[in-house]
Amino acid sequence: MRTTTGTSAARTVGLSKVYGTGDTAVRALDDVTVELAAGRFTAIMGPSGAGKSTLMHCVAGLDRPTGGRVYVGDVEIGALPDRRLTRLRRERIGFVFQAFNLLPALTAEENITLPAVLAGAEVDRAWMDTVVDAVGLRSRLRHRPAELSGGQQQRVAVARALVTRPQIVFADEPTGNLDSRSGAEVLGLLRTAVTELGQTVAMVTHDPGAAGHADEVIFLADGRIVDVIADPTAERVLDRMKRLERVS
Ligand SMILES: Nc1ncnc2c1ncn2[C@@H]1O[C@H](COP(=O)(O)OP(=O)(O)OP(=O)(O)O)[C@@H](O)[C@H]1O
Repeated sequence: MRTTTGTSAARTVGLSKVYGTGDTAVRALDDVTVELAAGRFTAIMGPSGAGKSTLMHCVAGLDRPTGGRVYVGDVEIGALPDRRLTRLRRERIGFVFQAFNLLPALTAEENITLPAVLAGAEVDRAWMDTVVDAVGLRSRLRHRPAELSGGQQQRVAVARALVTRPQIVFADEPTGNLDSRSGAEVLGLLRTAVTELGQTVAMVTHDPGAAGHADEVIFLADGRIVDVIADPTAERVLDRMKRLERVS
């Protein structure tokens, strides 16, 4: 897989995940070796049930693999006890979800700083300012989520994901609840986070247009990596998806 820095923000080696046992067992991931390069924007695509969420959850330490290894930076997370894994997740991984997942009683600013507070870390004010300006929320910091549009709420979520300057941000269908204009804004922000702020983003999406913002697209089918496209366009991604869906 192509990298610009030669380092990986996260990677897996021979990762497998089986849900259940016996006749009802489902092999959601089957011997997946993949590198999420530092300073890059990677999209993860594939038909429904291909294993996209499972891959993201295993790499983010939200789910334990059945086999193989997962590294965040150079830390093998499979070896970590639960408390250390929780700490690593708070300090080194950012999350953006389809449903925003903001706390309704907190202001935008409080939502953004929450992960740093939970991690017991000082909020780096200069970085916070950079992130708030990048997401264009300077005038909305005292608003609560209910006083913000969906697109603005997702921008708060992007800022929250970035505030600890994580090793990697995982975005799970970040535009799934947004109209196309707000969705494009959020994708533009994720792009900016990578290109201008030097962050790393891995995004699960069904939307070829969204994947077109990434540096590369990893295609999963039946729990395996079946293709990688560098410098994707929405058209090339759509064409690849059609061929995958035809065979699966
Ligand atoms: N907790 C679970 N228990 C049992 N099977 C599961 C569980 N989670 C996922 N699976 C199965 O694992 C396979 C991969 O699921 P996963 O959610 O990772 O796919 P996906 O590519 O993210 O799908 P979608 O695009 O529909 O969200 C599917 O067959 C799914 O039914």
